Amino acid sequence: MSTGDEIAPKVRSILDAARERSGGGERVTVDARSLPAAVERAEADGRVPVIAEVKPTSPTTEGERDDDPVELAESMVAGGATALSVLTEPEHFGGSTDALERVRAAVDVPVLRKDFVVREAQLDAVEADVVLLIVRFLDEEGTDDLATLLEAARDRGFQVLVETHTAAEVERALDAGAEIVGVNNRDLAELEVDLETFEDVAPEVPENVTLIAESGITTRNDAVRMRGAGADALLIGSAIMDAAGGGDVESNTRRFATAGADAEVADHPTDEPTGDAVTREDDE
Ligand SMILES: O=P(O)(O)OC[C@@H](O)[C@@H](O)c1c[nH]c2ccccc12
Repeated sequence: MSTGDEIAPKVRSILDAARERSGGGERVTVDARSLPAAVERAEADGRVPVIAEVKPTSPTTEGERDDDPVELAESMVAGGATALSVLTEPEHFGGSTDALERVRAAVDVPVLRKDFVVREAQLDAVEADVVLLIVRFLDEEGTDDLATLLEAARDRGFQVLVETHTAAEVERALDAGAEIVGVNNRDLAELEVDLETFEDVAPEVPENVTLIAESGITTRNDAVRMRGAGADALLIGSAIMDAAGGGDVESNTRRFATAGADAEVADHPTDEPTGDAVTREDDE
């Protein structure tokens, strides 16, 4: 069921580069920090579980942040991030395995490796607590299949975030044995974001699976909306990194980690960077 032509040219080039990339040499063995446990701890102390993403740039981002990834990561944790995501894709996202290694050594929250892993050997590039596998990209020539990669990742000790975009992909993820499922609001054909994607797909995901809303969460309203639609955690990159504005990553993270806490909403009436200052605190 290869539908390769529907992938945006920019994404095609990312994938081509990913397929070329080699593995890490020696097989890694990871003692992973539990993401589901971190999510539960955040809930228990009243934080919105936010996975904050160290993403220097992206094909859809204007500008690039060249701050030290460790400083960014520490600011995110100080702002209440439950876990971190670190891009390791070098060519299109400004990431590196070195950045991930340094970040993971500096913080004690779970760290997700954000990359386009398509072959088993690529799992060995660097240790992380969670690796990302993208369903859409694993039915292509020159890639290993999802179930094989999922098992290979778990054999190494990784937890696995399986990224989906449609109900059919959720089914594939669950069939392969996924326990952490992400629904990406960004469509990889047009690169457009639509938060309705998560709302449509979330009901397909059973309760016992950790469900993550990915991409396009820009305002506290968006955060409340995704939580209302069933997200256990929110993966937020651009709005926290604020590559164009160079804003304060710690307070950006806090803004989301406290979304839905009435007092905080009232405290920061002008918090929204997009002019979307209406909040739905009565929702929670
Ligand atoms: O910057 P945003 O819109 O908050 O999105 C973060 C994250 O979801 C996005 O970076 C992402 C989702 N899936 C990916 C796969 C590869 C690289 C990046 C991603």
